[in-house]
Amino acid sequence: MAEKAAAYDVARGGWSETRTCVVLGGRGFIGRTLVNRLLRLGGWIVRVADSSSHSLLPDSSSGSDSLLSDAISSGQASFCHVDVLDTSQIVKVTTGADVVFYMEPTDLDAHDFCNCYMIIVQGAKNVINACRESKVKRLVYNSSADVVFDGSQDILNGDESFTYPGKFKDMTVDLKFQAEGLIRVANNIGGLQTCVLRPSNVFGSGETQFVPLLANLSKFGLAKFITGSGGNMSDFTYVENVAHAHICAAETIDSRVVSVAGKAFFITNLEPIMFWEFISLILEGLGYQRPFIKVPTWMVSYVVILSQYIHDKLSYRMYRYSVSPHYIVQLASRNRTFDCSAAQKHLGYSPVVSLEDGIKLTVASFSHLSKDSSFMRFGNFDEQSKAEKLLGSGIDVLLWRDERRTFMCFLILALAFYWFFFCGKTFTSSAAQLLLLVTAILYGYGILASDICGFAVQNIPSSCFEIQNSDMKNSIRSISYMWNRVVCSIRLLAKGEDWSRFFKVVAFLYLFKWIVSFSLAVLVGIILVFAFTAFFIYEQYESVIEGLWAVLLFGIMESKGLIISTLPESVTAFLRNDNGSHQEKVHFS
Ligand SMILES: NC(=O)c1ccc[n+]([C@@H]2O[C@H](COP(=O)([O-])OP(=O)(O)OC[C@H]3O[C@@H](n4cnc5c(N)ncnc54)[C@H](O)[C@@H]3O)[C@@H](O)[C@H]2O)c1
Repeated sequence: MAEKAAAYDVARGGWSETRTCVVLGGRGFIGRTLVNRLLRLGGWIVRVADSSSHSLLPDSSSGSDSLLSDAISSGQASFCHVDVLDTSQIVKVTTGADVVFYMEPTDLDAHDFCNCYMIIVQGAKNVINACRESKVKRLVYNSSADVVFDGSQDILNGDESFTYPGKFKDMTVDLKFQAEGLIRVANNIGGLQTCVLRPSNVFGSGETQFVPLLANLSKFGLAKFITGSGGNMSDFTYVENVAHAHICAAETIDSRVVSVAGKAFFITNLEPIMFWEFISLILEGLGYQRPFIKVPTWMVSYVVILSQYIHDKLSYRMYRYSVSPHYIVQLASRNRTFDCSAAQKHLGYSPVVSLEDGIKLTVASFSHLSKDSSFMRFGNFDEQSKAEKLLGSGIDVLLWRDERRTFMCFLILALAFYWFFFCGKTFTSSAAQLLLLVTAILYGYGILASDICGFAVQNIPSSCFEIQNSDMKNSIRSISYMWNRVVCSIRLLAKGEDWSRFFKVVAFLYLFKWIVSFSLAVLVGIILVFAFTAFFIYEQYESVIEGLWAVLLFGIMESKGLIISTLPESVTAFLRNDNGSHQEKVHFS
């Protein structure tokens, strides 16, 4: 492949020839966007270097990948299989390049310290050494705004003078901070000039963690919750703007007009927004409900601790998130905005895609994760509530629809409860005395005159004591309905697939065992109070209760690594970045 030499023309403030660059991690989320931007801009020979050739197959249908395929065919781009742990491979791909853009993976297993250290810190050392060996002049490293945020305090309009937190709570952020330090210290040694970019909360098409996680949370009913007050501000950056910032950095790093080399720059969309407003816009775009229930941050933290405890107790393998859930909780509840003026001034950066357009493009690209049913999207208020469905027909007295009737029923049952359990008599004698009392009252009522002091006394119709055929049928139908539900539940449990049901049954049986261990009176008393309150409360706060249950279930499922199995196969493969051995490796030539 013929690659022209390049030189930066200080007088013209631009490049005189076509330049050659290497995008290390060029098949990842940010790397892929950068590659496409470079190809669209022209004037660049792009070497895509990655340990994966993911989606680089010739039949790839996406527009961006066809751009790359065409560029590979025309010689404007090439692909090289590179592992950053092997310096010789990096040397091979970087030899003769003007600029190296480096982005390491985000989908590292945060529980595997050794692998994280090797990829992030050792990888950065290898890239620096390789750049020196191959005489590369410019290295632009994609860091993250996370390296100045430890979750313990708000950052409002933080600039590059913002001091690093003393201690990181997240291991991968800590390692990233170390890698960033190595890259900056490597500046001006052996002719290499370096620059670090710190984008904040990158989002966009092809992102593998944030939006898929949001969609998953929504499926579990968890996206109804706002952590904290919901008023915290955050900076987000559309991925195309991050790619643009990289090119700005590459073009100014050795211009000697301004001091860029060895520096770090915050990159944002320059449009701070309330964190939860951003989440709401994404969720709404995907057809899900906006979060609306505010939960104190401490409570969410406890739920996270609980889910992690369950994970540790059961020794389950966690689904891989590169940052810890605690870190995400802090991110979601704290202010985190950055002053991007240094990047504007020294790199000449300004966003090329607005936040609004970025959100629209992101939502459109994740349409496969959207909630498809229009009924689910807008809610059907005529539908029976879950409590109603649970009780079946004829038991709506427990839902307090007719308050007078429900209150009368409750009063009669409460008196009966007192009569049978707290009058100091045996059950048989209580029953006999109750029958005697009822007979005496009825008899007395029967002999009353039809008119007492002007008040008409109505006869009790004999039908009052008869059981209607229809009532009998309804009762038997209700019993058979409940019985069939129990059988159906047992059948589903036996399949071993429905974890939610399993945990509900276990919780119920455990509670039952615990209550029975006291006394029958306590059990009956609790059932009575429970029956007249629980269904009513459940119906009123169905979404909140379901959501809280989902929080717990999500933790348990996450611990079991089951969440990923709820997504379509194409998405799970994408999330796992499971490139599969079947994929052909394309080698740099
Ligand atoms: N995604 C975000 O929201 C975000 C935000 C700010 C900063 N960042 C940072 O940007 C960088 C890139 O993020 P991303 O989301 O594009 O990551 P990514 O995981 O999508 O892409 C990384 C690429 O590196 C490749 N890779 C993995 N192991 C490799 C190895 N041993 N050798 C060579 N290549 C290897 C992967 O195949 C992948 O294509 C990361 O450093 C990340 O911390 C990401």
